[in-house]
Amino acid sequence: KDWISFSHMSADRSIFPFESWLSCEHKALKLSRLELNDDSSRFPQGLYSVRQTIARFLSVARGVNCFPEQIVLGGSTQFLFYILRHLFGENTRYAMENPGYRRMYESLRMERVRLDTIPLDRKGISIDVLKRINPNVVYVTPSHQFPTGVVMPISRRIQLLNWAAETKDRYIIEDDYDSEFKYETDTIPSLQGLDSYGRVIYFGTFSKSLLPGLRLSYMILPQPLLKIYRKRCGFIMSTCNAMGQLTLQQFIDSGEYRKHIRHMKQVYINRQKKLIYALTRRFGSAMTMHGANAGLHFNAEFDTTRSVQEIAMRAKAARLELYNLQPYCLDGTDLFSRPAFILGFANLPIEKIEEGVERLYRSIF
Ligand SMILES: Cc1ncc(COP(=O)(O)O)c(CN[C@H](CF)CCC(=O)O)c1O
Repeated sequence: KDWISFSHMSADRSIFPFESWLSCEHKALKLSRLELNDDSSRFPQGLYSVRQTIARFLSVARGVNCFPEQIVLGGSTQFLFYILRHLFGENTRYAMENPGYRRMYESLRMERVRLDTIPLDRKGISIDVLKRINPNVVYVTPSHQFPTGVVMPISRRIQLLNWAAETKDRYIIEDDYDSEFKYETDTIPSLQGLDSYGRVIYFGTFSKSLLPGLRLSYMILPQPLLKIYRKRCGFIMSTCNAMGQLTLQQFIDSGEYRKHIRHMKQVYINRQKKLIYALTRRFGSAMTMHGANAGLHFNAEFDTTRSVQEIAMRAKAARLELYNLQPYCLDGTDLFSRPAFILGFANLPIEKIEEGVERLYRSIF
């Protein structure tokens, strides 16, 4: 029998519009030979015309307000973070959500900076603990907290912005990953769009809404940090290839991107509904779900005597790709009282939902 995947890490190839991507690539090759060939293709921040397109798109889709000059394109979110880190002083103190994005946590640890983790409550990062720890820079994922899926309400966003504005050298890194997919709540404006003190550094990526392999991520620097960036990092050449940038630009400017997002949302809302229905019918009250009102995954905790390790082993034996939440509990804390798993549906065809839920059930009970 073939594998069934609850992975949160992949996008669904079957609905990616390869044909229109290909025609955008042809157009880019035909129209942008100049950009591809001369020095501008290696500019540290990425091609200007591509940054204009992204800035325009973000202002409509996320209420982000920025000039193209503030955007820095990069080959991965982590790489951009390494750059950002060098804009701050040596003894800057960092903090991030826990459970949280382990790759960011490891990136920070590798830089040997002062790093604290901050627990979540049902509105997202805990403001009380944030005030007690009092870092300079805090990393949050407000659109769809990674990995718990909490959507940070507007009230908590305002509290966070007020905290940052209280004193100088305080910044918020807003990782707006997964923000394209909102289901119940309509799109809440980004922190960056609400920020009137220039304290939010906005991170975005095309890994979820397009293809992880495109390796095109970006950060938006507030003016004061942009000046420091140009002084300290202006010599670092761009790390994302111009061909990918120019194809993306065609894809967005032609309206194909907006069409693709709309189509993905319909497909995913439908899949998520069917998956939740099948899970609820099979597990009933033995399962508690969290974070299902946005994004391409949610979490579920199960009332079972089996250990996470045992369940993971059985799932593998049943050819079920399943990730549990322990790796995202940073600082070695185990924040889940019962076995908790990420249930991603970006790569779970409708016709495999029943069988997938059945394999999950047999792995857990
Ligand atoms: C919170 C968060 N912010 C950004 C990215 C995007 O990074 P990049 O492709 O380099 O732009 C991810 C990517 N998440 C991966 C797939 F979902 C890996 C998940 C895992 O590490 O478990 C992410 O979780």
